[in-house]
Amino acid sequence: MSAAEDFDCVVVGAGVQGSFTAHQLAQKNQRTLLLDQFVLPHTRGSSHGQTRIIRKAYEQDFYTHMMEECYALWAQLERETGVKLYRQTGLLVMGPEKSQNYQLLKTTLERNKVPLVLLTRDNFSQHIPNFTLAEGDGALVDITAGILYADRTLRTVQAQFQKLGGIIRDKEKVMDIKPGPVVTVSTSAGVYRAKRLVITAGPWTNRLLSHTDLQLPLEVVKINVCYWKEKVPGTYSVKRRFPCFVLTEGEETNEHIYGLPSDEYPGLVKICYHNGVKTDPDQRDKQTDRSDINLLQKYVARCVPGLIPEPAVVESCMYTMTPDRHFVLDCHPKYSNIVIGAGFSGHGFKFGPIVGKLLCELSLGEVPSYDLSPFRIRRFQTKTKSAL
Ligand SMILES: Cc1cc2nc3c(=O)[nH]c(=O)nc-3n(C[C@H](O)[C@H](O)[C@H](O)COP(=O)(O)OP(=O)(O)OC[C@H]3O[C@@H](n4cnc5c(N)ncnc54)[C@H](O)[C@@H]3O)c2cc1C
Ligand SMILES: O=C(O)[C@@H]1CCCC=N1
Repeated sequence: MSAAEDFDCVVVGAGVQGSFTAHQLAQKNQRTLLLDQFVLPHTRGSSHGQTRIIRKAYEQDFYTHMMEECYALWAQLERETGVKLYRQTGLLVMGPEKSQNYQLLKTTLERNKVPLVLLTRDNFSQHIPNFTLAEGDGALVDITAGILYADRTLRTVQAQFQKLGGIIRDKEKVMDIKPGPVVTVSTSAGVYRAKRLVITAGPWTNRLLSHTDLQLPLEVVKINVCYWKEKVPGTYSVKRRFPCFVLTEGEETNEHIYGLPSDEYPGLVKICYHNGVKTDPDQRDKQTDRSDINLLQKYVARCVPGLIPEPAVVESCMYTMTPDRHFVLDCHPKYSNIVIGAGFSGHGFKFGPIVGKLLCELSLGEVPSYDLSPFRIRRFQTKTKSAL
């Protein structure tokens, strides 16, 4: 049997969060190994696909504050690599004018002086043609919001990591973790020893954590990623400056519905429901529930009249939800050299650069740049497995 290889840090999971974390660690001269169970790139986790929304419109100040720096980090990565990762489109936010969710989004934006346009019922269709604003709904546009190119981001960050000497090994599934002052990580292909371990395993996080006597209250759900065909090509296209949008709640549901202008697949608009049905991440394709699609069809027919109200393409993705929908960014409660980034609850992509920075800080024992109390494990009353 060959001897274990030594690293300063091993990062498990090369989705958006693990890739940005590994890049940060390599920037800090840490000899870093980034592992993924699948051949990269792959479409079986949460970070694949071409687009994601970036926005400052949040209900909580702490996310809006983090996004200030995060926009700058996205721009810095674009500058350093010459790759376009962000396109400004604005985000149309709609919801019952008097509802708590809509009011929280609006007041957070106003309080933080984020550039926005408040729309009225009278000028709505002039700004947002071919779209219906429901009776009683308010509408505003978060001007700086837009699209992030997701697959392109992963390729770019991983290449930057490798340029700094970082090592990526794909098709290597982590099978066992032995915690200790030096962590031993056994994969399907080798054994590694590292001073520090970062677990960014998306929907598989609890599988990995079971080797460390910890389970988090995470629920993995399958998302049907629906694309809807324009009746007249170009009606809702990014080129015609149609914005991304989010409806906080509506006639069909109390959950968010969100969409992105036609861009990656010409003539197709991406509109999804911000929740799904529980799945085992290894059995994702066996989860065939379509209740979200039925609900979206009603919404599209009612509010987006320029689309055929039946999805033309349905792809699959997964969210890893926490009970409060805030992330987990913390050290393992028993092993301070194991750091966990998980539970991104369907809204973590835009934070990739800042999550990478924070997980790197935690891993190196530095003071985190932000107050991490909303993201700490202790908010869950979690017990280690041995104490259950
Ligand atoms: C349909 C959809 C739309 C979204 N829209 C937005 C949006 O508009 N804006 C936004 O900000 N966010 C959005 N998100 C959320 C965002 O994409 C996720 O929060 C983010 O991708 C999570 O990344 P991750 O790195 O934690 O997980 P993942 O991308 O799943 O990465 C985890 C990786 O770990 C690997 N792994 C797991 N177990 C092992 C093991 N044992 N050994 C080795 N490797 C392992 C997996 O193979 C995987 O590659 C969306 C998500 C989905 C699904
Ligand atoms: O994070 C995002 O911006 C998207 C859209 C709103 C719901 C979740 N994901």
